[in-house]
Amino acid sequence: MDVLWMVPLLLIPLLMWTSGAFVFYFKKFFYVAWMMCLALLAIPLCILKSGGRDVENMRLIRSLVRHVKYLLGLRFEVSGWEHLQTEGPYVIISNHQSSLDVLGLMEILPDRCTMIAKKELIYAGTVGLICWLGGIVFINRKKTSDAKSVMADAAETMLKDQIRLWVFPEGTRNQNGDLLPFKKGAFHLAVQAQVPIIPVVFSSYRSFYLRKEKQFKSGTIRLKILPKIETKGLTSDDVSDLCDKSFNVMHSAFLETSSSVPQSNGPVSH
Ligand SMILES: CCCCCCCC/C=C\CCCCCCCC(=O)SCCNC(=O)CCNC(=O)[C@H](O)C(C)(C)COP(=O)(O)OP(=O)(O)OC[C@H]1O[C@@H](n2cnc3c(N)ncnc32)[C@H](O)[C@@H]1OP(=O)(O)O
Ligand SMILES: CCCCCCCC/C=C\CCCCCCCC(=O)OC[C@@H](O)COP(=O)(O)O
Repeated sequence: MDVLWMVPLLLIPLLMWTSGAFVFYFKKFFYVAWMMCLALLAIPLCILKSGGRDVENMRLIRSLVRHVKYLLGLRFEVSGWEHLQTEGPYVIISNHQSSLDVLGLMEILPDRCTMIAKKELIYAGTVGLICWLGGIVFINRKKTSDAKSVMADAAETMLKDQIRLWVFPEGTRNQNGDLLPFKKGAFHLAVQAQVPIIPVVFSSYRSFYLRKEKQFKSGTIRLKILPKIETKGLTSDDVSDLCDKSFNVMHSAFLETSSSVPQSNGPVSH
């Protein structure tokens, strides 16, 4: 009987200790589990609709993912829609902070657009299978020569089948509050296919999502679509300049959109 009064005494510090971290793990677990379930639902629908691997499956995947932001308390503010009003194939490049980027990607994903991803993603259960069904091009990042030849094939397929490709030129996730130097693959791809590059910038997630600090609050993400960069007439000799030019426009857009992101609550640590 007399131990009962100890319950609240133990619970209060426990709850305080867990609150931030508990929300963090709960939201992350929920996100992965929910995406797995959505993918499980999407697999038969995609197979019924298009019979297998087809970029058209991305329409269905996009519409199934759109509500997930509400469940995690995230808002997207998109600007520059007009820059996506470009006919035919192009390469979209964007910064990559977390697997949450998929939510922003699905907010603005144009028709007939799929992605380049690391091959390990194919082993992510139902999500891996849905990525394959959505026509995602898988590359082995550890074998540059393989990655290059897969991307050269992708350049041809883009033109033949009128497909757009989304590439994360940083080549990995990065949450250091800045952009990593860009890898060259996306620019070789655009030059080989002679298609424009459309840069897209996600504002920093640091005001609401901090992996090390185990913090995952509600928040707003600015998604800025930038004017296209033409590659007509460029050759592989121009790739370095094209890469630098793209980095510079994205870097300044990243700093600008990240500094003006509305705060959910509390100070931002940079
Ligand atoms: C209802 C359903 C619910 C379901 C829910 C889920 C839905 C899911 C749907 C959707 C999710 C989609 C989510 C996708 C997310 C995935 C993200 C990732 O996986 S990010 C990692 C992979 N991506 C990259 O890595 C690309 C960027 N990387 C590159 O482009 C690299 O350049 C790469 C890999 C091709 C080579 O990497 P290097 O580390 O060797 O680096 P370098 O310096 O760029 O290249 C070395 C030399 O090779 C040349 N080179 C590169 N690419 C070339 C090319 N294509 N042709 C000729 N030369 C090339 C370069 O110019 C450089 O040479 P010189 O130094 O300039 O002399
Ligand atoms: C490989 C085992 C996978 C275990 C299961 C993981 C399941 C993930 C399920 C749901 C999350 C939905 C979003 C999936 C797409 C996210 C892709 C992604 O962002 O991959 C990370 C990759 O860009 C860079 O990774 P690195 O940090 O360079 O490495």
